[in-house]
Amino acid sequence: MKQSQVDVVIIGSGTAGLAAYRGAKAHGKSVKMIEAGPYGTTCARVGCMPSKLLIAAADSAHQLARAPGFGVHIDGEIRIDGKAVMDRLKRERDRFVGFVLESVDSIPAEDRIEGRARFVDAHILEIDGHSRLEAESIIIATGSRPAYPSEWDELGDRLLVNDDVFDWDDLPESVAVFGPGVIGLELGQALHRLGVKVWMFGMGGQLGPLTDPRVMDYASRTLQQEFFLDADAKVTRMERQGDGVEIDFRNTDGGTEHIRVDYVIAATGRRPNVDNLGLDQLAILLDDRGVPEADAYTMQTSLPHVFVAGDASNQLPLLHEAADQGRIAGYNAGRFPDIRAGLRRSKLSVVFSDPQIAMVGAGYRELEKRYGSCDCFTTGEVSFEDQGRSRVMLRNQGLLRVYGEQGTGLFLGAEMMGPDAEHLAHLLAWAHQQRMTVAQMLDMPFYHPVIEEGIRTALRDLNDRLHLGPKIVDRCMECGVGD
Ligand SMILES: Cc1cc2nc3c(=O)[nH]c(=O)nc-3n(C[C@H](O)[C@H](O)[C@H](O)COP(=O)(O)OP(=O)(O)OC[C@H]3O[C@@H](n4cnc5c(N)ncnc54)[C@H](O)[C@@H]3O)c2cc1C
Ligand SMILES: NC(=O)c1ccc[n+]([C@@H]2O[C@H](COP(=O)([O-])OP(=O)(O)OC[C@H]3O[C@@H](n4cnc5c(N)ncnc54)[C@H](O)[C@@H]3O)[C@@H](O)[C@H]2O)c1
Repeated sequence: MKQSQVDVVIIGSGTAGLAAYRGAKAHGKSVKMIEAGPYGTTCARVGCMPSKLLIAAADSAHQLARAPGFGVHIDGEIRIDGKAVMDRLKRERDRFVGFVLESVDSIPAEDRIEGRARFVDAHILEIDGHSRLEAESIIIATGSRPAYPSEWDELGDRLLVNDDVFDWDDLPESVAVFGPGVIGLELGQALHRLGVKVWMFGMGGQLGPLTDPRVMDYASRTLQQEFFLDADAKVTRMERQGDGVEIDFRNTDGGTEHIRVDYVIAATGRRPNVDNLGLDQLAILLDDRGVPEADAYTMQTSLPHVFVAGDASNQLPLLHEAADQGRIAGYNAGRFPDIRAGLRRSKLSVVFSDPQIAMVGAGYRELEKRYGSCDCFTTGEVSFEDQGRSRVMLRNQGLLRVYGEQGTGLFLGAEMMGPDAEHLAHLLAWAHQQRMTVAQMLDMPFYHPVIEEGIRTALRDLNDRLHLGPKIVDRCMECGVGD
């Protein structure tokens, strides 16, 4: 067994691991990064990038399909070439992965170890039984993996997770997507728009990351106009039959329906990769999912020299969070024991459905928990159905709800489904991080006619409900038509 000593060990070379490596190196420490799988990161290989490439193809098909609404007609059939769609996806995905591989290659070979790491004790890691590394500080940046009920394995190769979808050479005819969460909504809607017959089944009524019941209800109804979606489905049978899967379920009218699909896609959530690390060997505090508890500002666990970052921390499994957490963990492991609090930004998440869904700052459920029943926060809203620019572009579907604190007028957060929600959410997140009040946000410039004018309407409504501003004047003409 090869034995060696090092200042910092990072387990995992994903987005968090790579950021941690740079952070620790900045302190001049000896650092080793261990990787059990292929290099290239989840985001580039099987996450953010290939999913957005699939969505881009679906958007393009959808633009063509709605052109007649403007009086623009395509005389002839819109044909989707599944092989070409998947070919572009894989080519572009490989390009993105290539950029990451170049970055990994720039790390000296002696700093990289290939193999699966496991704790032997609080300072020693064993890698695939071939080497042991003793480290002063350790960063767990092992990411997450899809989680689904184990009995679904009986479906064999007809059961897929997101990784498998991005390996297709062609599009299938039909799929059942289980889990209308972020991954399920993005993949399911994109496949539907690319001509795949899609059924989507959820549990308990949850849709995407939303917590505001009004936005969740709006989003459900909007998506149901496009494909079968039951966020609280009753599936009574699911069995593999030949090259497909047969499913019986209660439809929304209460009757039993029978379908046969080519594949079942499990998008029922992800599980942090911390269960096979030998954490039981350590006196480390774990939460009820077995994830090490960690300070959100330092990423330090209850074992002072052990840090956790990225999806493994289960704090907010998003790319920019993985990068931030990795950087913080890396700096702190590098300067251990003299650690520092790092920057944690306002919460921001976007689902690339159409209309997009987004969350900013504190969500509705979080605010209800934080403020209880003291009526200390209130809500303003705007519907995009009559919003000027959205109607111009035939994209007038959506609901934005903004939250503010009574008394101070502080902007607390927002949940939305709407056109260009990715951009609206960024504006709101910047305001949130600047700790702006609703009045200060209303002092900012708004052009005309733009979708952002919807934000102004929602903020005016909120200001009125906070008793800090006048009522909204109907069809406020000084703001431009369709504010
Ligand atoms: C389909 C999909 C779409 C997504 N889209 C978006 C999006 O649009 N925007 C967004 O912000 N986020 C998105 N995400 C989330 C984002 O991809 C993740 O939050 C991010 O990639 C997590 O990075 P990470 O470094 O924590 O994990 P990873 O990149 O997964 O890295 C972890 C690494 O650790 C290695 N590892 C695990 N265990 C061990 C071990 N014992 N020893 C050694 N190595 C080990 C793994 O092989 C892996 O390489 C998406 C995710 C998915 C699945
Ligand atoms: N655009 C983005 O930023 C983006 C895109 C994809 C993924 N992600 C990240 O990846 C994480 C994981 O995404 P995800 O969609 O796998 O998880 P999720 O937690 O968002 O959604 C899982 C969904 O599955 C449902 N579910 C659970 N068990 C079920 C069952 N047996 N049958 C039917 N439904 C069931 C849940 O109710 C929930 O709606 C997200 O939280 C997000 O942080 C981000």
